[in-house]
Amino acid sequence: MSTAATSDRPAWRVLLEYVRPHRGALLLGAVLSLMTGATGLALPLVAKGLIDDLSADRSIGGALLLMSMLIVANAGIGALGGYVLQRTAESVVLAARRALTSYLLRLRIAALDRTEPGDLMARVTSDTTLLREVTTDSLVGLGTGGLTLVATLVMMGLVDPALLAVTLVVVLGAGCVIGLIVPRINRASKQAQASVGLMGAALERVLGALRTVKASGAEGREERAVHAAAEESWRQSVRAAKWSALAGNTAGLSMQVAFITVLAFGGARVATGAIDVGTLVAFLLYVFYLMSPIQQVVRAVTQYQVGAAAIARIEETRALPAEPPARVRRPAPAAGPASVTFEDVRFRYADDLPQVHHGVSFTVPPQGMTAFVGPSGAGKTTVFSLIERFYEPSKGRILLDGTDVREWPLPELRAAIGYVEQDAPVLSGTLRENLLFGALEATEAELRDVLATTRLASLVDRLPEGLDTLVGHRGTKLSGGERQRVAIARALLRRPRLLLLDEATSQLDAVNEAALRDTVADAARGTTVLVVAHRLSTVTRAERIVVMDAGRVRAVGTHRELLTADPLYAELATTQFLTSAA
Ligand SMILES: Nc1ncnc2c1ncn2[C@@H]1O[C@H](COP(=O)(O)OP(=O)(O)OP(=O)(O)O)[C@@H](O)[C@H]1O
Repeated sequence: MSTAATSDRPAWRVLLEYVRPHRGALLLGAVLSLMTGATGLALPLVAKGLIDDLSADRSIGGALLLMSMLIVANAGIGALGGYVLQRTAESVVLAARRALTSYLLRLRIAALDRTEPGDLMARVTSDTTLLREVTTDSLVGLGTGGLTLVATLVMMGLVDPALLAVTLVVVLGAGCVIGLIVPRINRASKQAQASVGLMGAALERVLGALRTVKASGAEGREERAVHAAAEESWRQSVRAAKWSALAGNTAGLSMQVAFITVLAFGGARVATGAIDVGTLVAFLLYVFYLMSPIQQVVRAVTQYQVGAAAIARIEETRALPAEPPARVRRPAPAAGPASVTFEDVRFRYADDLPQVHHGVSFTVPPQGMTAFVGPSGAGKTTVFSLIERFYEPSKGRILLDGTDVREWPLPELRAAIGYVEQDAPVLSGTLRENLLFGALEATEAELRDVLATTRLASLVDRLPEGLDTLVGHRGTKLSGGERQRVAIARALLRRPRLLLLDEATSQLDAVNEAALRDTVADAARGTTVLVVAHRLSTVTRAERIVVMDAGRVRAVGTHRELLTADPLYAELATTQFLTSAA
């Protein structure tokens, strides 16, 4: 799947791209639909024969049998064709969902910062569903409906060209009216789907922080916001439905008008002897029969507008910047600890946001613990995000083991790193899944070791289903301290060459904190540990401390050195570090 500027392509080309792998099935479905149409189309001719037989006093048994067979064939082939088409349409939806979800997982974090997850979810779930109707109703509808329409018109022309001309005038008039309606359906559908996205975003916002919403007594406000988006979607969908109904009815009305006009005009022709009654009946049956393909074509056009609106939203997502697809399998991380160097790194999160790093430089040799300290917002966590290549610096270089991180294959770079975020995210699923999340190949023995060092073993023993206990959405069934320890265990299980630890600002109890301190100190003997430190106990153990302030490194040294050499550090040490458990 292409990654850039996909939103410029017209919707029908995108649709064809999704449909291409299923073109065989689609063709089969279309042929079956055409056969259904053909059996229907033959009926008026047989009816004409039947009337002729009747007026000529011939037996009508043969014609009746033929009619019955045509009706049965029409129903049977119609059902099979319908099934094949629906199945293909579902396959197209599946293809779009797969393509979109694969793409979303590769989105750059910077792109994600600018979007609402709830809206993205709506695009994957709701917008893709609209491709179902556009595949069957639009693509096939236009193909089969169009062909049947042309075939019917040809048949009508063969029966009586003059009556065909009358019919065409009426049909073309209706076509002009429908042409004016169609863009309105597209606009309303786009707005309806955008509102579904807004509703998804509003809902995700509430459900993602339901405790805070309840604690703040904000249910009413949030409810109104979600309802407002739902109502807007309803309003726009109703608008689209109104225009669609109008288009459908215009088509229906035009056929009634055509029927009456043909009856009047045809009646006159019968009276003058230009045509016989059988011809008029056959033509009227064709007019009647024309209704179905015309409705099919109108539905194809209106449904296409709805689908095109959804495709535009899907394509918007596919135009967001994403990381290249990972072609190589993640290699097992090499054993040795890695060095890290920042060379005059400048960075801002977006062009319209202030500079966060104003030329950050430091070098961390392999092995040992380096602590990053500084006031809130100094840019410490950003250092980690840049090492992981969640973002790209605007200037300067970041080297891991002497190689620019931009030159590392992304999967290899990330395989070398274990990252513990400050809010220690835990995913819904079992405890085991969470622990093995970054190291599926870890053995039971390694798992047991890490559980012991992170003091999770007793928790596992306590839990009714041990490691297979479900931890709830975002690990809500675990305590904050347990979540932190799970996140550290997860990172350690990867046996990283570089451990990035964004220390939680909240307190762990003294016993667990001491244990974790030992664990991290142990890890630092075999790997390089960078820690954004908030505890005195962490900084006093670190081999080196990098003091950051307002996007710059202002000093590097040990705790002892910095206490005397750097006033900001001395102030931080006395006022900001968490000390109770040290
Ligand atoms: N995803 C983001 N998009 C935009 N701005 C961001 C983003 N993440 C952080 N920032 C901004 O960048 C600056 C540095 O943030 P960073 O998280 O690196 O600070 P920090 O030193 O780790 O702070 P703390 O100790 O409070 O965690 C802050 O001003 C913050 O508002």
